[in-house]
Amino acid sequence: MTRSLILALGADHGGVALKNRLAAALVEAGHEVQDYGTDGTASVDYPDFAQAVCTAVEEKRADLGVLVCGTGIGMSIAANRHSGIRCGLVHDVTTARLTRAHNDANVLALGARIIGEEVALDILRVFINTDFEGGRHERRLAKLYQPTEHTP
Ligand SMILES: O=C(CO)[C@H](O)[C@H](O)[C@H](O)COP(=O)(O)O
Repeated sequence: MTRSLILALGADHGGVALKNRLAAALVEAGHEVQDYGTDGTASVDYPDFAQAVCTAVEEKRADLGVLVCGTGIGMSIAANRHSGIRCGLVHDVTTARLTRAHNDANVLALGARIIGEEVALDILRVFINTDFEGGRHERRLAKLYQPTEHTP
């Protein structure tokens, strides 16, 4: 991890252990972590934590966000309802790289009941160290924000 970043992290009860492990790794690597919870294993609702993390990213209080639930699906659905968020649900380092390089994803969603801790740590490292490529991908991203239908 070469750049020092501010990362907003959030999880539900299914993702809290992995979220805490990722936070520790980020701090160890010299990054700043904003931890929006949850903090324990009591059952909670993932939209509450997606909301906190995505708002921090949209308001530029954080450079990137990381959301963890059991599958990552609920968190990614919740995150992508925010107009300023592009959230990638990622299970491997290749899609971690490509969701930054091609989609300029600003939030990473992970499923703690789906992938192992070492894979998650590798994904996070690749995600935060990959830049958006721009070029043709700029045009495609712009179309995501056009209110009307576009021709192919
Ligand atoms: O939202 C999810 C699935 O899309 C997350 O994986 C949640 O963590 C999961 O639904 C929580 O399930 P639980 O049975 O309440 O622990």
